Amino acid sequence: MTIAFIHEEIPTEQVEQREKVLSSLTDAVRDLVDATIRSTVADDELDAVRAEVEALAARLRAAQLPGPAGVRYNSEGRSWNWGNAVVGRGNAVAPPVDITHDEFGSAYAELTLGAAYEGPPGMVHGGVSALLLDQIMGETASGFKRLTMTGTLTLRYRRPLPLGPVRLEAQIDRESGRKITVEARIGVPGEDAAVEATGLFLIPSWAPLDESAASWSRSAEG
Ligand SMILES: CCCCCCCCCCCCCCCC(=O)SCCNC(=O)CCNC(=O)[C@H](O)C(C)(C)COP(=O)(O)OP(=O)(O)OC[C@H]1O[C@@H](n2cnc3c(N)ncnc32)[C@H](O)[C@@H]1OP(=O)(O)O
Repeated sequence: MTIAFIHEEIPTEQVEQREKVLSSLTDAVRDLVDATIRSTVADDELDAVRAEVEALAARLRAAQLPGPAGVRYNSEGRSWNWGNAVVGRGNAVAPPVDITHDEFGSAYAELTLGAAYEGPPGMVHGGVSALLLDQIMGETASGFKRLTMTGTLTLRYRRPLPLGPVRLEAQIDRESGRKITVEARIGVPGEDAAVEATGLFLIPSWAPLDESAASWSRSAEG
């Protein structure tokens, strides 16, 4: 099965304007999620809020895509993936992460994980650590110059990771043909890693080894 990217000829300026407005709605929805989890208001107030939230969802549903957002690109090389589960600018379920890459095959990100990402009491859910690690490792393997997919991800959970500020780091360890091995970690900034990861990322046999000459490039694909 091939992975299809959608060519949509929207000028970059308009994409960026839309992304800005959408991101700010997403931040507000994330805040709503946190407020919902932690709210202690009375039941009838919860009920009143539910009615208002349903009305807001109906307004957004007035014009909808027929399915998921996909990954789109224009002929200026701008791409956008607003539904992505980790870096989608329109996805309030995605943790609020911005990944920074350097030209030497390394990447890092710092973010704060709140109540929506809890697993053990007060701690980050192990699946959320895996989600974040998979994305930063996949982006590192790809370097936004080739399509890579997770083949095998091995995680070692060394110590519980408290909710709050976290730092992720990833770098390419080695590569051979279509196989790229990436090492990564997540932990409290300045402390030993809570979770260490090794991943084998594969350039699928149906994809080119190098797509940097393709008509689209990075925003934060996944
Ligand atoms: C400008 C352009 C930019 C474009 C791009 C931007 C992207 C920017 C960032 C992306 C960031 C994403 C971050 C999230 C990443 C996900 O979440 S990806 C979703 C999760 N992963 C999947 O769904 C993958 C599902 N699996 C598959 O589709 C296929 O099995 C694969 C992985 C593509 C491999 O299929 P294939 O290419 O047909 O390879 P195949 O011939 O079976 O095997 C080739 C070799 O790899 C080995 N191999 C195959 N599968 C595995 C495996 N799972 N584990 C270990 N070894 C394996 C084989 O043993 C074989 O080895 P050799 O015999 O050659 O030594």
